[in-house]
Amino acid sequence: MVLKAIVIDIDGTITNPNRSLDLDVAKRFRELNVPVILSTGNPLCYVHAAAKLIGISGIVIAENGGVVSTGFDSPSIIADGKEECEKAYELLSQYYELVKLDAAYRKTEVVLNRDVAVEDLRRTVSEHGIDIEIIDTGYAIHIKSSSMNKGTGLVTVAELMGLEPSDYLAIGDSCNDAEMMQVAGFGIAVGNADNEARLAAKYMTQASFGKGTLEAIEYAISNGLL
Ligand SMILES: O=C(O)COP(=O)(O)O
Ligand SMILES: [Mg+2]
Repeated sequence: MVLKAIVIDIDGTITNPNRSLDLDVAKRFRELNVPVILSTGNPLCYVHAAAKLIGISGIVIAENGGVVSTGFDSPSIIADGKEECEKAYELLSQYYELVKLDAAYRKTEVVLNRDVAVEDLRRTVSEHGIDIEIIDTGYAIHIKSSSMNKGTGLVTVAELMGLEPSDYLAIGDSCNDAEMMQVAGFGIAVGNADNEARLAAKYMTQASFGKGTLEAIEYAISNGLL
């Protein structure tokens, strides 16, 4: 099965351990003859800046699928559900010291510093009967709608690009990459991946972070996937 595009996470996947961009990965993307689509929990402005500086597509998945951009200078598809996330945040703020991250740029989620246990937050919202998803990506805690994720984002991107989700190689490091790895034609977890990403992947690289992505690309090429 030859895949026609790559959909790839940012933090922990194309970065170094200190979250800086792995420049060898950026260079490798530009050498490929398939489109590379960034897919992240970060806000749209962050992803568009990364895509522009790397030199790849402006079609991107931001906010864990809550925002899908149709291009650098074209409209975005923005999911509902922000108010539910804010309601959950207000409730949780009565019980925990919470610090919001990038609040000014986020359209569909509330994202918090990781200085509180995600299990505690989940328990408190479920005790109050609030239907919301709370995930810890290893970089931030996201209060998000359970009806969208990077997998639903990939379905939208595939439609935009005239492809099928199964045409994509998905590469990631964390629980928020699991759905897109399941929806894609083939999923690869980098060596530093958490359990959920490892379980969702069909292959896991030896190397971690950006070096893991370089290994994933070579694995895909040598196995006829790209
Ligand atoms: O936004 C996050 O928490 C992590 O970002 P990522 O999805 O690019 O790893
Ligand atoms: Mg990640």
